[in-house]
Amino acid sequence: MAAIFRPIPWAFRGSLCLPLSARRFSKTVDENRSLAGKVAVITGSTRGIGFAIARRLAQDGAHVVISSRKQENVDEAVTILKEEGLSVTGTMCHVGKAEDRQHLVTTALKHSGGIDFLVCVAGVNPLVGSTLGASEQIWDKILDVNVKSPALLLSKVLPYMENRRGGSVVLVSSGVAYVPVPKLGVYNTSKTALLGLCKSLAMELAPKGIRVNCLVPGIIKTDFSLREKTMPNMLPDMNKIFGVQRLGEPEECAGLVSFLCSSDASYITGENIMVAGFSSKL
Ligand SMILES: NC(=O)C1=CN([C@@H]2O[C@H](COP(=O)(O)OP(=O)(O)OC[C@H]3O[C@@H](n4cnc5c(N)ncnc54)[C@H](OP(=O)(O)O)[C@@H]3O)[C@@H](O)[C@H]2O)C=CC1
Ligand SMILES: O=C1Nc2ccccc2C1=O
Repeated sequence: MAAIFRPIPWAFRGSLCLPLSARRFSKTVDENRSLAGKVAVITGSTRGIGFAIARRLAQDGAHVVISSRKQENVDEAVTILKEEGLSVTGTMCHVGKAEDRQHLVTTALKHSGGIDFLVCVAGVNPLVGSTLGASEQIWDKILDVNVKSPALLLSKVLPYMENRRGGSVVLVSSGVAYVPVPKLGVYNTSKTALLGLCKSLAMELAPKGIRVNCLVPGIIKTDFSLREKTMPNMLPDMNKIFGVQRLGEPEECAGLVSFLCSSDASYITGENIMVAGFSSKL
């Protein structure tokens, strides 16, 4: 009896779904680097974790579109990476503003002709204090920037990822999503919500060949975590509980994002992966 071929509904389409053996055969000479020929849009990428990710994706062969709220920060970051011989452009984008999100997508398409990867790094925490004491304005700001903006930006990027017949999205959550830190209740909540967003989007977009995963940093040495008004210093506690001896470096988050964008991660979606110097999962 002839075997009946049943298409698997959740199977990925496009080049991102090819098994490793098939992809090896289709590699051309100038595709040595894992992300060669791809275009990455990264929010919040003028310093800290976002900047390290921008540098790494560009080193791995992608053209990278840098962005943040301040054009002067964008110009400075673009200049630094261009001087390193990397392929980057940039534009101002406050992720909480609809017109800025549209402008970022338009600029990326103008310079690069398509979008393969979206990395949503921009995040804020304007409150260290009681969760129930937080004003509606604070709730709106944290949820708008940290949770809603990645989904709204991705909705604008989606048609172009579909044109490329696949893509990879990386959201940036936080260790506080798993284990809440005192006085960061609204921020903790926003970062846990991102894990849910990641899983829902991964499921919705799998049929289109688009993977969605979460980077989950522990405490990383950046302006954000070192500003006492934004984040309490938790290293002594972490050391006591988990034996963590030091803060992480932004570069230690970047390799994971490059991997998640690459075809080596072609069968990984809906995951959240910690970069924290300790493990909080089974
Ligand atoms: N550092 C840490 O320990 C941890 C950080 N995280 C998360 O990692 C992400 C990056 O943090 P980190 O690198 O430490 O932060 P930094 O403060 O070092 O960098 C933040 C970047 O985002 C930009 N930015 C800030 N607000 C917005 C906005 N509304 N729209 C667009 N860009 C914006 C900033 O540039 P500009 O000022 O020009 O807008 C800057 O480029 C955040 O989502 C944070 O929650 C998670 C766990 C731990
Ligand atoms: O984003 C974070 N900043 C922090 C500061 C202290 C403890 C945990 C965190 C985070 O996860």
